[in-house]
Amino acid sequence: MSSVETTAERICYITRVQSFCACHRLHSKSLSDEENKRTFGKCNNPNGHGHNYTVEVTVKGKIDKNTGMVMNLTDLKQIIEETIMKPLDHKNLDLDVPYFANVVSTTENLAVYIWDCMAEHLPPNTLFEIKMHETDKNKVIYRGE
Ligand SMILES: Nc1nc2c(c(=O)[nH]1)N=C([C@H](O)[C@H](O)COP(=O)(O)OP(=O)(O)OP(=O)(O)O)CN2
Ligand SMILES: [Zn+2]
Repeated sequence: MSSVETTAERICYITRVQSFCACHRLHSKSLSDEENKRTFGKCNNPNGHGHNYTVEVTVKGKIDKNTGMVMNLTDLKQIIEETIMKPLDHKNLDLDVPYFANVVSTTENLAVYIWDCMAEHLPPNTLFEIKMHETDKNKVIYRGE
């Protein structure tokens, strides 16, 4: 293969998909009980409710000329296990995850939380996107902006 045809240095996006389950309640401490009910409706029920979330973590980078990889997906799997699965899987987001003590556990905020945790464990500027599937119909994308 000539230097023109080589894949090395080309930018590629790699994604690892992971599912976890967690429960939560949508409730804002900066709103009154009435405002909470009006804003979040059934999702403000004090008993909470659960989701089978799926998260897609996408890393962007150059294909390494020696390894042929942007990064080893097995390493990405390990980082996801530590930073997403251990703190979030089978947890009550509002009670078990300190971040959500004063932050409403919407999927938007969950995507930002996961972004911040993943970014700490990846080389700078390589995390491209966190895509959350809260339900089959509700999706959230965060790209660090
Ligand atoms: N912007 C956001 N809106 C809502 C969020 C959110 O995270 N961000 N979350 C919820 C609830 O958590 C809720 O669980 C979603 O439930 P629901 O609307 O019932 O989900 P579906 O639309 O998939 O269910 P169907 O009834 O089958 O349509 C609400 N809003
Ligand atoms: Zn919910």
